[in-house]
Amino acid sequence: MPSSSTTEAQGAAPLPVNAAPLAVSIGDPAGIAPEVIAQAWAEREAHALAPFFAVGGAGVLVRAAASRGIELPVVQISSPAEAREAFASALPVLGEEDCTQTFGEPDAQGARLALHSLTRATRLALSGEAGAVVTGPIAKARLAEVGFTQPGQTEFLADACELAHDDAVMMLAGPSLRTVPLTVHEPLAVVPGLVTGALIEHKAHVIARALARDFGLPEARIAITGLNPHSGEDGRMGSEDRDVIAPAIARLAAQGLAVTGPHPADALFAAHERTKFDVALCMYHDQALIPIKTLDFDQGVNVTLGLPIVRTSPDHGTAFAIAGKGLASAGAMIAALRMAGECAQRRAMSVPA
Ligand SMILES: NC(=O)c1ccc[n+]([C@@H]2O[C@H](COP(=O)([O-])OP(=O)(O)OC[C@H]3O[C@@H](n4cnc5c(N)ncnc54)[C@H](O)[C@@H]3O)[C@@H](O)[C@H]2O)c1
Ligand SMILES: N[C@H](C(=O)O)[C@H](O)COP(=O)(O)O
Repeated sequence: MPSSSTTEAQGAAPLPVNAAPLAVSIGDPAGIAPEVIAQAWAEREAHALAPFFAVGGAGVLVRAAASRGIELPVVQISSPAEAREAFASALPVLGEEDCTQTFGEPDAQGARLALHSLTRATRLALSGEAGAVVTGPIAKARLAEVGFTQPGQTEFLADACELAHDDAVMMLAGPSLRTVPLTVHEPLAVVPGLVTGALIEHKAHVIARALARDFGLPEARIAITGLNPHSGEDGRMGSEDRDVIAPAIARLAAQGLAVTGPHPADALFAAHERTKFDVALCMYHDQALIPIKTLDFDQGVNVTLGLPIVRTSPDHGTAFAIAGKGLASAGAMIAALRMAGECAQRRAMSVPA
């Protein structure tokens, strides 16, 4: 179980009154994002959520809410500054961009609205008018059809922040576990060639800085997995663990980071092992995401480390098959909103007066 984290509310200081509201991008209108955003607003008091506003999609949100039996009051705002007052009685929506949607049937108009919403929400976070951006799930393939060129929203945010893609580090965080994929949306066949000492060291430093800044972990314990079964078994099952990963870990330790490994990934996520680290840096997407989506799917948050802005997302996707059927859990969206509010609070309170 990770030690202190922003999801622990003990003693959380009240949000500074001047904290900017959170900007929420509505994701693919045909997926479950609009309905779980609506559900989160309906449960805002129960979860002490910071004020947030949606960017576009007022009609999409109202119809998605209705599919769950929620009569969602929305109010158009002309600037994020109006969101705090409106939030108590309605979901604030900035911008009149909208579209019709057929649940489970993504289309180009919906993808264009999702991209507009993401783009404007990100700009508002960069300008400081929004305290964070919380992104609704998109379908990457659908957005690619309307000009989205990045592998995912993480890389989109890196570009928006004028950072290299490797500087924006994806972390999945839940009550049981935090994991980071070293390589992300890459075909498995190319992963061994991408596992380099330089990338391991770079991402380990981004992780250490971010956990200190945003999660109250000044000396985060970073467990680094092996690539091969049993971490290569001394080279008998692959050499990357011995020849690439272990030397990188030694260099990181010499630089003062609290790193261990290479750990055999099959045993690392057992309950008794999870108490020994704060975050696991894993070699590829599914090595990192399978354990956390198995343990914490309905509370998992995808948070991008290394950005000048706060960005979170629920750990799930568009779930087209269940959109509009009242079956989607809003837990991960609520967790993403809560974590964004807490991280934004830490940053707002750490800014020199
Ligand atoms: N945060 C994101 O933007 C994000 C995350 C993952 C996947 N995606 C995208 O979403 C699309 C579908 O991806 P996928 O099918 O691999 O993953 P998914 O998370 O959409 O669905 C996986 C399974 O979990 C179920 N599920 C998902 N969210 C749920 C919820 N809140 N409550 C109950 N059940 C839920 C789905 O019905 C499905 O059976 C793809 O285009 C993918 O790229 C986006
Ligand atoms: N890899 C993420 C997951 O499976 O949860 C998901 O694709 C979101 O990635 P972006 O936030 O980069 O779109």
